[in-house]
Amino acid sequence: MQKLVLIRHGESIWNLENRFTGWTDVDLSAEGYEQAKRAGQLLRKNGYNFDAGFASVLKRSIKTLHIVLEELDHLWIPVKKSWRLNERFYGSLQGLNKDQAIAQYGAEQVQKWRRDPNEDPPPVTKEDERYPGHDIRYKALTERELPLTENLTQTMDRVLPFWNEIIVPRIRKNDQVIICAHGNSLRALIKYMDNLSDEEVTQLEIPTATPIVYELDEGLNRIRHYYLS
Ligand SMILES: O=C(O)[C@H](O)COP(=O)(O)O
Repeated sequence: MQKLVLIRHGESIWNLENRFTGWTDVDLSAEGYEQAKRAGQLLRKNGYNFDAGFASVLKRSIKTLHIVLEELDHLWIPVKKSWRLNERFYGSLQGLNKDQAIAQYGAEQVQKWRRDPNEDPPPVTKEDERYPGHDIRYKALTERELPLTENLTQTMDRVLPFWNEIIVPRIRKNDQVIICAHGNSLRALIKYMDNLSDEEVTQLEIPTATPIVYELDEGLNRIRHYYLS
């Protein structure tokens, strides 16, 4: 039996301000730093060790993983960062306060944008400064890979190649792996691993900086999963 740990980043400044974030590279809030530290301490108390870490290319994920590994005295392990683990690209909702969005578009539409796996948030244009094509960290991506908006199904389609080609081989080698990502990139991964329907995944909410442990059998099938507390 092998354990895989998933963790959403600590609270970010825009989580605190209740704003759609997506690929916007906002920092952790003061509480977010503390949450990450507590998550690392919890993993240490429970005897966790890791051989490899994975993060997105957004600082709230990178910093959370770094703080967790620091608490474990594991800063030396290899950490691979990929845009494929980024939060879902929330299109032109990025930056908007979620309550203001409800006032503007209605609660039902906003809930669909947030949780319906096939509902596209309004896109940005290529001229918009939020378009990832303007950000040098994405310069190796093809135009097809650069989103104007993303629904959860599309997020899953770009997370899974990284999971299958990069992470799964490490787990198969018996490496202990920790993945620090985002509400919706983890939701996409969990939808796949737990074989959740489109309907079931609408109910899945993932708290910040709370380690989720997956116990896997030799075929990497899930035996059980639970939040570490
Ligand atoms: O990008 C965001 O705004 C959040 O990290 C996730 O937001 P959601 O819970 O509205 O999908």
